[in-house]
Amino acid sequence: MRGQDIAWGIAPIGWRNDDIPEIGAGNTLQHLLSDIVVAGFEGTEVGGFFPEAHLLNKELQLRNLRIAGQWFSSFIIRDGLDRVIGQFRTQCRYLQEVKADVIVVSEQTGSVQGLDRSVFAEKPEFDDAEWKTLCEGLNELGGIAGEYGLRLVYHHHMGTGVQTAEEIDRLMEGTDPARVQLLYDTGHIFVSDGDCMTILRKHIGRIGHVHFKDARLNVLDDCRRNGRSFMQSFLSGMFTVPGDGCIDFKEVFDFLIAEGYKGWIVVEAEQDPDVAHPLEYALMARRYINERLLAQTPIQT
Ligand SMILES: O=C1C[C@@H](O)[C@H](O)[C@@H](O)C1=O
Ligand SMILES: [Co+2]
Repeated sequence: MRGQDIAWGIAPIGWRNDDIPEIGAGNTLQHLLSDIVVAGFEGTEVGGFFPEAHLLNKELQLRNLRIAGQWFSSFIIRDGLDRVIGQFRTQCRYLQEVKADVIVVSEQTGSVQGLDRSVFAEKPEFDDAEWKTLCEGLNELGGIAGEYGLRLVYHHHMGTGVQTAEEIDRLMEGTDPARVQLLYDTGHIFVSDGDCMTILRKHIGRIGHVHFKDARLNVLDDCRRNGRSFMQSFLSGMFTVPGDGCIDFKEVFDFLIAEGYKGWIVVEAEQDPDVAHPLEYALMARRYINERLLAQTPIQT
């Protein structure tokens, strides 16, 4: 069957958002996990509101769900690796207990991701020494992740020092493929560079995890024109689930399958849950995956 080596997940970010804890605060863990089952996904990623490992495992087992991984904000350049390692090990231990596959790392030194500043114009740029510190630090963290049976996947992200295709190239060149893989996020690279395929083609051998995030072009253009922050942008509806925006996921998915990608593809669409009903959008995403991406024969419209 086409796509048999893919595990489909959906991230909690449509229900609750770690960047703005007050939105969707009424959505409990049990509610989220049950919605994920209803929508037909196999797993999710850990959100900031998730409980201790044994409590989470109980809820997962009851629903036959799995954990793909969890985000880790690193400050290797700002704080130095020694200060990062302690928190990193704590998170790896937790992820090992919940039987995750990856730890998702994003360097947040100088990031405007959570600030009220234009995400389109005010991203940080690392100098040569900072790149060296970052790449060496990530190699170390990748080795540590391996001790816990995890793979380190690096998340390129809007408003950070590793955002553009050029910056992703530099990160890939500077890190050890045995220790650092790439998390390919369609939404972030599309918003940054207006194209999803270049980094996919170039780094397919390094991709260890995938986020499927779609973008609404009219909203994106408006956010860019008005110099919106990252949070203002997603609250305005810049992102949505695959099939509801302008990204051609068929081309992306066909390439991943043709190149033998195996692993998680996690639908990740941050929107305001009071505006975009999380279960409705999860169902929409699953329908699109089944009918447009996994179907062998083209669907007539
Ligand atoms: O993977 C992600 C995790 C979020 O915290 C982040 O802000 C989001 O945009 C994303 O892609
Ligand atoms: Co992502």
